[in-house]
Amino acid sequence: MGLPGNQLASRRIVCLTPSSDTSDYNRGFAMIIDILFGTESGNAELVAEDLAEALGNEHEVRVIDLADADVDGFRQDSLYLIICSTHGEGDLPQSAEPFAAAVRENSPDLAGVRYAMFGLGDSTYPNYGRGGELIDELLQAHGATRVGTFGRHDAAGRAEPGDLTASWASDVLLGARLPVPTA
Ligand SMILES: Cc1cc2nc3c(=O)[nH]c(=O)nc-3n(C[C@H](O)[C@H](O)[C@H](O)COP(=O)(O)O)c2cc1C
Repeated sequence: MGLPGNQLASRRIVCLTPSSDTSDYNRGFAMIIDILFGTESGNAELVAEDLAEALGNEHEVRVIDLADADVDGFRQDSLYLIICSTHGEGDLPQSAEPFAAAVRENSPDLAGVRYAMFGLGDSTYPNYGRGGELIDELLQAHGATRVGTFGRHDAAGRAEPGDLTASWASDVLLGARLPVPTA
């Protein structure tokens, strides 16, 4: 995603650069990472912000609510880390609904766009983690490529979501740095 006006209003983590010259957007950073979150009661947002703080020293990181995301602005030079919960009966959380509707309506060509997926859910519900899966299916249907494992946090379990997302993200980033094999 570029920097359209509607995203300037969203939370943005600006990292310290090793160089004072910021004209080169990617200078001094290993990767450009957009962390997108879809939430209803705030957990995914907290996780996204913690992740941004952890990754911010090494990478250019932005945190964007899916509700504010521009579906026509996905960039091939960014890695998208998507954190999305599930609500209702296996439905998307509120903040992800307008995003999903806009993708269906605008049908953006997401070929070349790379993303990783982490779903928040609760296994005591029948449709465990379905919200993240819905976003995953939608992005793949429009040509985007998922990298790394599909991470999950189960609110019925004992693990802290932040611990799981931290190890998930480091695995994803490790994989995303590897050269893509050519046929
Ligand atoms: C009313 C309600 C419905 C939920 N429905 C589901 C569900 O169908 N499947 C699931 O895996 N989790 C479900 N959950 C669990 C949430 O996904 C989980 O608590 C998550 O951490 C919430 O993240 P959020 O605060 O970012 O929305 C539900 C939670 C609530 C409160």
